[in-house]
Amino acid sequence: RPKNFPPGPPLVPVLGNLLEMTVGSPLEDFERLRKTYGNVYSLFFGSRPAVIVNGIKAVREALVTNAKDFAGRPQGLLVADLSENEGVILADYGPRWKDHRRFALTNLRNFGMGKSAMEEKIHQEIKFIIDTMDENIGKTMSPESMIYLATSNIVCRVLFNARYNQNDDFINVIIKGYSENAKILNGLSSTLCEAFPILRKLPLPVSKLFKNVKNAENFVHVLLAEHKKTRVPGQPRDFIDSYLDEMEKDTEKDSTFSEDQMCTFVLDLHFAGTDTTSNTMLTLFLYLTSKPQMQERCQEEIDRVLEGKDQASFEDRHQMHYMQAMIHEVQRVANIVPLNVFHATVVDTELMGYSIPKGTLVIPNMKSVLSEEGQWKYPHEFNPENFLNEQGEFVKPEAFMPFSTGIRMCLGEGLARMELFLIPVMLLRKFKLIWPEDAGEPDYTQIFGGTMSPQPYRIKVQPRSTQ
Ligand code: HEM
Repeated sequence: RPKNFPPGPPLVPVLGNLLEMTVGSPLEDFERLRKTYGNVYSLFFGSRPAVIVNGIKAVREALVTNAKDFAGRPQGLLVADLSENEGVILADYGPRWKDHRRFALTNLRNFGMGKSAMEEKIHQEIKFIIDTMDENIGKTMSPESMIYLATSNIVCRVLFNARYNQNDDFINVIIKGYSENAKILNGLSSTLCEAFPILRKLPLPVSKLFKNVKNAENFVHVLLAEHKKTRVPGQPRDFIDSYLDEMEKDTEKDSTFSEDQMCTFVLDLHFAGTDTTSNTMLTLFLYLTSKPQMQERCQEEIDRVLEGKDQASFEDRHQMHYMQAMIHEVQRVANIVPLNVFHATVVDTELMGYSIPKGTLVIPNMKSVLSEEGQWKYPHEFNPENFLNEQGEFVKPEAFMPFSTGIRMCLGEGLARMELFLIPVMLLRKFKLIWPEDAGEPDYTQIFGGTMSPQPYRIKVQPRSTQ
């Protein structure tokens, strides 16, 4: 280890600390190592050093106090090579990332984020969910594809001014490609390829990763061609039109806007906005269904606040303290992006007294904050009281950071929060969700991945008698 680098377990030649890690589920390992080496420690994946950052104090020092120093993304990793430093999620700190982050935030707002226009888009998708649930009254159903489709469509309406059905090519090409890539990236062959990039040349499953990305990009190129034919410059219908306007405006030689860049960019936004929100929502429905008393308490509140209204608005959340607490507690325990998106240092810097050289991979361990002792009333159990004060009012502790913090924090938080409120409120108002008698005990353990997901489960749907 370099001088004054964070401590860590002894290194094994060639492998570094790879033997310390459980492939496909390293979270327990990270916690075990934190107990031995403290909140900032290091691990070597083969010869690549990584600094693991734990607990609110260290995470804030890295991502907020020294935000710029830690705002890079690691280069040379498999996932980074998949997007070729294009798009926004994995783009390294620099003009391309800045321009596209600014563009994304401005256009998400222009197309409704935080406003009633976005609420309307969400309500339109809720109608489709309600139709599917109506068709399944009295039966048991898996909510997975229904929720995934809805969250995907909400983002698609903003990006492409379109929505898709379960059997459309969009779903087959893009969503199946994502889920296949997620499985491959969690597997042994990817871990080995990260540590020993030379292995990428072998015919391992990782070659499929690049093929899936290419297929998705080709699909967006088709959408782009259609948009070019039908658009009216200066009157954007969606993100693609806006992007084309921006390209026409920004004709400078060093402009960071280009058609190839746009494909990765919209796919980034679609992926980031769909996988995270749908897995959070699925975890929420798992808890609501398997904890009927909590479900009923939410329903009483919803009925009281929405009395006489056709539909909920995002503003109603201020009167739904328990519902808010339930949603936030689910986000806390679901820990949907467990290792954040990996960061990297862009200069030689320091963290909690240690020296971290430029270009070091930095992994903020979000679970260490979301269940940090001293930050929560009940750090290790599911309990909405974590978000309620003595008067039963909703409060958000500082350690609640599922969207991360600092200059790279999630740019879709506003949209995600609207979806996570409006969809469950509207469904709980109309339906009672029942844990099927023959389903056994609910399993709350999660499936590890870049995005965590709940174990598959089924629910039984009944119309509410009060409606
Ligand atoms: C419950 C839902 C969501 C969760 C938990 C979540 C969480 C996160 C986290 C932890 C990061 C990494 C931040 C960092 O690197 O420090 C992130 C980044 C990002 N998220 Fe989200 N996200 C959610 C929904 C969304 C939505 C709906 C969108 C957009 C439509 C979105 C777009 C992005 C983008 C583009 C980035 C990359 C930002 C950058 O690198 O500058 N996310 N998100």
